[in-house]
Amino acid sequence: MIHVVQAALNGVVKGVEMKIVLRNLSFSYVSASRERKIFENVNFTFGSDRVYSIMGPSGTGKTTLFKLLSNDLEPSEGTILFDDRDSHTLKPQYVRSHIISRIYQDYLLVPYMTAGENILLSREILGTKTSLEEKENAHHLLDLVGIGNLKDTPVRLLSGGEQQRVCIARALASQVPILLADEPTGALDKENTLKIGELLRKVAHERSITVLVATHDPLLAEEVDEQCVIDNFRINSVA
Ligand SMILES: Nc1ncnc2c1ncn2[C@@H]1O[C@H](COP(=O)(O)OP(=O)(O)OP(=O)(O)O)[C@@H](O)[C@H]1O
Repeated sequence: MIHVVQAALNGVVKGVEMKIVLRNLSFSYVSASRERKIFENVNFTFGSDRVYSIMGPSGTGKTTLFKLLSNDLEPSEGTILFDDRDSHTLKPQYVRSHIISRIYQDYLLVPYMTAGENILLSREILGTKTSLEEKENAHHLLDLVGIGNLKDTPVRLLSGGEQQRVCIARALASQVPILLADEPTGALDKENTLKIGELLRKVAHERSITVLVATHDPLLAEEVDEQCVIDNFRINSVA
């Protein structure tokens, strides 16, 4: 297992660390009929080389935080800095291709493509031919999340937990400094939850990246370096 981990992490640009600074961040959803406040004057820094859990009851704003960080939403007030760069001076496409990789709650896989093809898809969308090394790396990543034997299986034939692990492998394939994982173990059993927690920590430390994990799962939260909770429109570190 260890040599597989090492192989898959090889070739990854190390030292691409980047911290996330939320400065006086406020955000509300506003529609004609109502305003739904999510964040109010949040000041928080997520440092690199670390895995953070983002917890809080359903509807408190975990996914909203990830959408703000990905430039899918714009803060109502305040700023999000990637190191010292204001995220809103950056194009959303640039943020998604160079800064942030996401593991989505609803997977977003192409059902008729295989697990391996789904991992390489972003390269193909960009019209870039995938190298043999990238293909091997994709297979190593599938090994790493425990489904290497399913690399040639169309995703529509995989179980929920297997599809979830394809998403994790896909996110790990991109070499960016920030990884956002939304409920990455929601469909997994205890054993695989612990393995994914361990893997995320290993990746964060070996690549020096910043990993944020939105989760309701106390088991996964135990695996992270720092637990955070969204409460009363703020983000607080749990001592
Ligand atoms: N586009 C939108 N317009 C208005 N309200 C929205 C919109 N998207 C989300 N909300 C509301 O904002 C709140 C926060 O949603 P969000 O998805 O961030 O919560 P969450 O903490 O990730 O929840 P869960 O744990 O259930 O996934 C919820 O009350 C939700 O209904």
